[in-house]
Amino acid sequence: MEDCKPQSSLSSKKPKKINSEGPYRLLYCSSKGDKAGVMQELEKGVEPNLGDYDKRTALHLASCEGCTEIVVLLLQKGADVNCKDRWGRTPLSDARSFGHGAICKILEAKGGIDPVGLDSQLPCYEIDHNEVNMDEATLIGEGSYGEIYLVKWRGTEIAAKTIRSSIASKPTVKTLFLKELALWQQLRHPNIVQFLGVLKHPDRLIFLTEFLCNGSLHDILKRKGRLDLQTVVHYALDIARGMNYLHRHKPRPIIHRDLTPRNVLQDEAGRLKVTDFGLSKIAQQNDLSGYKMTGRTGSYRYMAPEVYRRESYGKSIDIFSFALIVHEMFLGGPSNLAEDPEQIADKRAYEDSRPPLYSYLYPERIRKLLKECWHPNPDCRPTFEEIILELESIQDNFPDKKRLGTCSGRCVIS
Ligand SMILES: Nc1ncnc2c1ncn2[C@@H]1O[C@H](COP(=O)(O)OP(=O)(O)OP(=O)(O)O)[C@@H](O)[C@H]1O
Repeated sequence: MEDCKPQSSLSSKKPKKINSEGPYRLLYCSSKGDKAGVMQELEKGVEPNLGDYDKRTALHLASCEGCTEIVVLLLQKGADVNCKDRWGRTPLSDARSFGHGAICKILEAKGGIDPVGLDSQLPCYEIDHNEVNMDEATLIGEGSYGEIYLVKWRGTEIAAKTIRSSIASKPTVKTLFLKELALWQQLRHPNIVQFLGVLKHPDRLIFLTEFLCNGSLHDILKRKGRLDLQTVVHYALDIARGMNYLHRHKPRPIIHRDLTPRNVLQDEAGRLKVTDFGLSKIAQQNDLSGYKMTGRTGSYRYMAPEVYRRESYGKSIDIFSFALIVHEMFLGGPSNLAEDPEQIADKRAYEDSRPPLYSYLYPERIRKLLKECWHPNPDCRPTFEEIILELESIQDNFPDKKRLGTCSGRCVIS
């Protein structure tokens, strides 16, 4: 799912220091994008598949560093497109991890595979369509990809998400969807909506997840309005824990890309769970090739500035969206409902505009946390791990249960 800027968890795969002398100069020049140097070494007779201590070849390094010309040159000179390093990674694994789309295409065209990444995923678990009677399904919601129905499967109420035929009929889009779903099916966490499988249906794409009877956080805020501090912190911790699980996914972090109150659902025990991660990327990719998704404007409200400006981005775009969701929980809904969401995103991206943090509503530590989370510089935003620690510390300062009943959103926290 990761297709953006390099993530630190992978930087260990890059040799820290490459010997710039002797045959290893080929590796050094490849990692630096030094085409003349690479040519010289190959002309000297250095073997194009020479590997370092970790079996990292020149092609691994050029793919990892985004040196397209070097990749082309090395392939021309006989570099093995599927050479594996000590971790079983191929050049395509590296190009994908570091978000070099053009290089991925070149490697794929030469038969490159990614044994540790997308290519390694098991196909989606398929559920026979006779097991779910779609004729008796109850419509519970509609999103940009299709409708959501409440259905029964093996005696249990579950949710069936139908993907519009305008999307599912495009083979490439369908393949992308199935890849995302195959990744989702590997995930297990109390704060992540459980994926159950894909309905084996001759001409429709329908997938099944657990059913969360309290609906989305968007619905909850509409029903309840402002939430008190304890509830906000409790909900924020649920979301942060689910998101931290996604961001710490191995071998690559999973970026949600569309974290909004509509994509956070609540079960009957009151626990919040995150859903629909990664699927928005499919919408974005198809927008680029002329395919227009409908109804996506709501997400502008939670969009990180760097995404709006179409810059490279990383996990911290989800931290930005998280801050806006937490902000909304104190307010009972978005602060600027009357304003066009795209204009809001524009002002956030180009004028550093942020929603107001009234001192009578937002305790000081929450104000500080939100400011950090929606910091204009993505590198200055905290991680979900740090956010969880801060929220737990805020929670530790709550009055005991006896006093909790009388405590309003203006609970004092240091
Ligand atoms: N697993 C589920 N259990 C219960 N209700 C659900 C479930 N999934 C979705 N819903 C309900 O259906 C609504 C529509 O969901 P859906 O995920 O299709 O669209 P969305 O999140 O509103 O928009 P988008 O598709 O753009 O992300 C949700 O807001 C929620 O109320």
